[in-house]
Amino acid sequence: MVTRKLICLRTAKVWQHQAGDQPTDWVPYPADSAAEALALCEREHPLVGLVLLDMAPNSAVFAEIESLLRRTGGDMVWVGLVTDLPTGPGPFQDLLVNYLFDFHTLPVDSHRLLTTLGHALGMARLRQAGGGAARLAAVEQGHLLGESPAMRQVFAQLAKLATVDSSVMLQGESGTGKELAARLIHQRSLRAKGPFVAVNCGAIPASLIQSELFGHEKGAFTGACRRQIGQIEAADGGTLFLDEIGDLPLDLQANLLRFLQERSIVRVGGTDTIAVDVRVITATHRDLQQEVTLGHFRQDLFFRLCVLDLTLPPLRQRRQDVALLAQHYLVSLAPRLNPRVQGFSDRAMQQMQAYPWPGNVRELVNRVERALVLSEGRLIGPQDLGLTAPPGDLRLPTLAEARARAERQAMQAALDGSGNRVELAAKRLGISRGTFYRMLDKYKDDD
Ligand SMILES: Nc1ncnc2c1ncn2[C@@H]1O[C@H](COP(=O)(O)OP(=O)(O)OP(=O)(O)O)[C@@H](O)[C@H]1O
Repeated sequence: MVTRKLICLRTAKVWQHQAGDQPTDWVPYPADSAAEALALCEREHPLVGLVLLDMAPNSAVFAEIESLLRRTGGDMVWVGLVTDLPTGPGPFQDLLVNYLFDFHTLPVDSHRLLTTLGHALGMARLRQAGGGAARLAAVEQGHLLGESPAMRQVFAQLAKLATVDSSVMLQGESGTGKELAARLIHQRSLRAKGPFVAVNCGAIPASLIQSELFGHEKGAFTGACRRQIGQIEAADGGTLFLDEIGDLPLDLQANLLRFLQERSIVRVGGTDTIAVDVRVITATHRDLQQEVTLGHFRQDLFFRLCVLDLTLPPLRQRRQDVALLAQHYLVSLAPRLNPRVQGFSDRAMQQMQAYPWPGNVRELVNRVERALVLSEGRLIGPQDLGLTAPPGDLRLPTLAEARARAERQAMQAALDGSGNRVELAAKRLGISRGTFYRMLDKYKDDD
């Protein structure tokens, strides 16, 4: 069966011995080293791995395996086999708690091992269905993600903008993805093999921006001890992205206009005219037409820059994308920040859907990052995100909700207190392993 591939890292013999005497539909892929296992993971895309952890925590093998589990933890679920339980806190216990779905001590009861692997597969499939890499790949456009009607329209327009060489002005609130959109246009254009140079006009002091854009000759001003190529020249053959174009001082607007008309520059302190072949994409979160009316922005430059334009919609107008973006950033950031986290609780997701996102996608990325750092459970809860709860949330919980919350907390505490060992956690709570798994399943989406 395609989905029942099992990476057996250092466990080929154990697997043969334990599972060899009974039929299973797992297809084992034996690997002796982490490097071998990684190559298999990249080639076979398995959902579950079994790893023998019998090495010293300070050994090179331990470090290699930890790195493998971290790298593959976003797509796969790992089960461990250990010779001894850790005696206390330390790297070995951290490895078990952070990267493993479950673990068994040797010798293993093959029936129980197969049950655990079945649960691990179920968990991996759940994670995949909730926004796994395959689904993301389908909707990913460059690095700009979205599946809302508004973003589908943006993608269609971007595709058209990429086929021509005219100037483009990208509009939209801060954090809506204007720079990503500019990169996408470049990557899809005939200039893709040339450089993409991004300059934030709002971040460079007015005194430096002329030489930053146009470059300077040696001795052009105090401190100009050598010739410096400017960003326009650096983008020759490619695309120049001028972010926050509305912040460009008026005198420089005249210079930029001259460049756009003549397609050549003169470095500061120089006399030579240098031809430059560049496509210019600009971005602004200001209403530039109003800036033109107010006399803050040259009308002739505005027309030169805004041959084509595209507006990136704010996140609050495309709530359909919230879950997709949140899952994407969770999957990509969790291996580095908190590999234990496997998703968002239902309530966290509801809060994210309801939140107005004034900082747009940039704020969402920051919130997910913060939540990953703060989260102590396997699911990110509303408290980890730090979003203000919508008013409806202030109602008293029903008895059933309060009971469910108490059960979830007891299970989490039992798991934490037993090094994530389900069997031990169940024993501590006075319930069977089967009941524990059933409850885990029942609460898997709650915080
Ligand atoms: N549609 C999207 N898909 C994935 N990531 C996104 C998307 N939009 C924005 N981001 C992420 O949000 C952050 C901000 O994006 P970006 O810098 O492109 O926004 P911007 O509109 O140019 O912001 P500003 O106007 O403040 O410069 C980046 O981390 C970017 O990767």
